Amino acid sequence: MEHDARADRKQRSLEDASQTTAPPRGQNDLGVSRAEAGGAPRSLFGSFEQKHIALGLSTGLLAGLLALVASVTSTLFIFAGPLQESFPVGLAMTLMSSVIFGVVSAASGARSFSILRTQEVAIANLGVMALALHAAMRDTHSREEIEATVIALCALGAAFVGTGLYAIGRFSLTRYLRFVPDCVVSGYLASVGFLLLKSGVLALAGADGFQSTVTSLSNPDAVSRLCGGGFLALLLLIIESRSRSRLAAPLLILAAIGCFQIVIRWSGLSIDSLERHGWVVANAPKELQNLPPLAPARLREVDWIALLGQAPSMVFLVLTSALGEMLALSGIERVSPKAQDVDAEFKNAGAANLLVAPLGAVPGFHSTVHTLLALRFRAPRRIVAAMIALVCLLALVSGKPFLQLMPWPLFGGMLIWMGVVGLKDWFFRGLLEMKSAHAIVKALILSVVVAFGFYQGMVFGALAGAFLFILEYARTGVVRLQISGREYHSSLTQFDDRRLAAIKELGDAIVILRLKGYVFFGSAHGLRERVQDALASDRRLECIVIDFEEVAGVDGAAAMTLEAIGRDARAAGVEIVFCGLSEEHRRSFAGLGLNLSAGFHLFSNLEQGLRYAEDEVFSRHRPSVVAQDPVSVFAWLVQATGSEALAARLAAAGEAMRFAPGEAVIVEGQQSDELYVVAHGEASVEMTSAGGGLVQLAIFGPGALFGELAYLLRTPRSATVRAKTELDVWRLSRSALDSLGEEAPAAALAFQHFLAARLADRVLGANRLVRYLSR
Ligand SMILES: Nc1ncnc2c1ncn2[C@@H]1O[C@@H]2COP(=O)(O)O[C@H]2[C@H]1O
Repeated sequence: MEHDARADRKQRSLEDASQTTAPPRGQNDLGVSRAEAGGAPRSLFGSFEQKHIALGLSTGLLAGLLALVASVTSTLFIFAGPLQESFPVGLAMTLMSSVIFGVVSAASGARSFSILRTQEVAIANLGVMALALHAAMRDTHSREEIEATVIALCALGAAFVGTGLYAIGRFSLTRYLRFVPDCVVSGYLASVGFLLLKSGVLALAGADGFQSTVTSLSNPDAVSRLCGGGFLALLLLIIESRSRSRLAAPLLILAAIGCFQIVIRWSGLSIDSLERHGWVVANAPKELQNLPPLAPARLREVDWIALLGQAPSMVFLVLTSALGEMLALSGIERVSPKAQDVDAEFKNAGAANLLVAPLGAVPGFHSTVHTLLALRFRAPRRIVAAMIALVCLLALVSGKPFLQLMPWPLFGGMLIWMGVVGLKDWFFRGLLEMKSAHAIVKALILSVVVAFGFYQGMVFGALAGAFLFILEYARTGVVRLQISGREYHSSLTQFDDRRLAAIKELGDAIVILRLKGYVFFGSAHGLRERVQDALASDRRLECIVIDFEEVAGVDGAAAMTLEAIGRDARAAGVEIVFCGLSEEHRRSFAGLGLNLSAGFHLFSNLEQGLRYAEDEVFSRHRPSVVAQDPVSVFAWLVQATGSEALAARLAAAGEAMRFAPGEAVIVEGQQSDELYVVAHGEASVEMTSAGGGLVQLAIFGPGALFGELAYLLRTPRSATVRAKTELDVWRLSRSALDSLGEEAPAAALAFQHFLAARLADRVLGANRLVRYLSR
C-alpha cells in the first residue's frame, strides 16, 4: 500500500483541502501549491471538494462496515462461552466505543491523520480477565452481578489504558518504545494482513478454525458464501490494480450491496431464510438495551473486591496496549505521506479512552486497517472517521435491521481482499532485499502468528526486536576511534614546544580509545577485545586512555567487563586511564561493589586524562619536560628569531609581568593588542559557549605564546586567558613591535615569521581535533 511521489502530493493536497483553512500565498500547510493540488478552486462546493467528499463518504462506508464486523467479532472475545448471554450488552459496549472513537478521530486536529478504533489486543486481554472474574464469582453471584462486574472491568480497562497512553504521550515516553526495528513493524503489518485474510475465510465458512473450515466445504451454503466472497475479493484486487480511479473499489462494493437488495426484493427471499443460510448477520441482537452499559444503578451490583484481584492483569493490559499502539503508529507511519507526531497521537488515543471509560465501553487505540484504508483510497480521514461513527451509531440504535442490509459474503470478501493486499505489500515486498536476519525475524513473526496467534506473535516480535537490537549494537561496537598519543595530544602539549618534541618520539606509548553510544554487556566485550589487541600488538604501550565523554550510559554488567580490562592491563604492566565517567556511573559501579579508583586512574575529562598519561610517559623517559621548569624568555626569543642580537632587541621591547592564580590576563571580547609568552606557571584558555557556559579550549605552560590573534588581526579577544597558578609572562605590545620594525627591521621580520609558523601549527592542531571528534 505504497504511493508514488505524485500520489503523495495529491494525498497531502487532499488532506489539506478537507482539514485546514486556506494558508497564505497559494500554498497549503505542507507547502503544496494549489496548482499542484489540481488547480481547482477551494470553494466548499467546487468540483474538487465534491469528488473528495464522495470518496470520503464511500471509503467511510466501507470502513464503517469493517468496523461493524470487527465489533461483532471482538465482542465475542469477552462475551462468548459462559458470558454468552450478555452478548447484546457487550455489542452495545463495543459499538458505543466505535462511535466515540470515530467522533474523536473526526474531531482531532489536522496534524493527526490516524483513525482510532476498539482494539482486539486490548479486548482479548479483558476477555481473559472476564473469564477469571466469572470463575471466581459464578458460585456466589447472580448473572446480573457478574455482568455488571465485567462491564465495570471494561470501563476500568479503558480508564487505565487511557491514562497510560495519555501519560506516555504527555511525557514523551514514546522514544523508549521506538526501538522497534523495521522488520518487526513489517512483520506486525503482515500479521495484520494474515489475520484479515483468515477472519474473512472463517466468516464466510461460518467456521472457527482450520478444521471446521475444511468440514464446512461439505455445506453448500458455506461453499456459496466462500465463492461469493472470494469472487468479490478477486474483483476488488483486479479493479484496484487496473483502474485509475480511486472510487472504483468503493463503488464496486456499494454496487454489490445495491444488487443484493434488488435480488432480495426481486426473488422475494425472506430475511429469515437468508439468516438461516448465513447470507446476512445472524447473531446480532434484535434491540440493544441498557444504554449506557454502566448505568449508575448497576454500580451497586459490581463486586469491587473481585475486580481488585485483576489489578496485575490491568498493568499487562496497559503495557500491551502501549506496545500495540506503538506498532500500529509505526506501521501507519511507514505508509503515510505525512510525518506524524507520535506523542500527540498517544495523547489523542488516551483522551478518547478516558472519554469512553465512564460509559462502560471497551478500550482501543489507532487502527492500522482503518487508517490504511483511508490512505489507500486517499480519502479525507475526518470524513472516513465520521462515517465509521455514523455506521456504528446506526447499528447501535437500530440493531439487527441495519446490520442485515449488507450481505455477509461482502464482509468476508472485503476482509480477504485487504488481507491479500496486506500480505503482498508488507510481507513479500522487499523481503529479498532485506538483511537475512531481518527477513528471518519477519518470517518468524508471521509464522508464530499463524501457528499460535496474534498475541504470541507480538510478544515474539518484541523479544526478537530487542535481541536484534542487542546483536547489532554489539556488532557496531562502542569504540569509535583508536588513535595513538603521537597523533592526538593534550592542549598543554600542543602549545608547549618541549612537550611537543617529546610526544613525537614517545607518543606511541599511549593509545586513546574514544567510546560512543551505550556500554552494556554486548558492547563492553568488544571494548575488552580492542584493549587486548592493543596490549598484544604493541610492546611500547604504557598507557591506555579510554574516553567516556560521549557515552550515553554504562550498565552494571559492563562494569564487570571494565574490571576485567583492568586486570588484563595490569598483567601487561599498562595503566588504564578513564576519562569522562560521570559521577552517576561511578556511584552505580560502587553500588555493584566495583571500586574503580582502586584499579584505574579516573579523570573528569579527556584533557586531564591525557595530560596525566603524557606526564607518566614523560616522567619515565624525559623527566625535565614534566618538571615544567621555567622558560628563559631570552632563550625562547633566540629560538624564535634565530639570533641572539635580534632576540636581545626584542626582549628589550617587551616587559615581564606576574599574575596571581585566577586572575585574567586577557578577557574575551575586549579590545587590546598585546601578545604574551609564558615564562613560568600555567594559564587556561576559556571561551563562552553558545549556551552561555564556559568551555576550556587549552592549557598553556612555560614556552606557550598567546594573544597573537588580536595582535595580528586587530580583532577583539577571541577567548579569556586566566592564570591557573602563579603566572610569569613576557608581554609585547603592537606599538613596541612597530617601533622595533623601524629601528631593527630584521628582528621584527624574524619574529613575524615565527608568529606565522605558530599560527599554522595551531591550524594543524585544530585539524587533529576535528579528526578526533568526527568519528
Ligand atoms: N582554540 C584555541 N586553542 C588555543 N588557544 C586559543 C584558542 N582560541 C583562542 N586561543 C588563544 O586565546 C587568545 C585570546 O586572545 P586572542 O584572541 O588575541 O588570541 C587567542 C589565542 O592566543
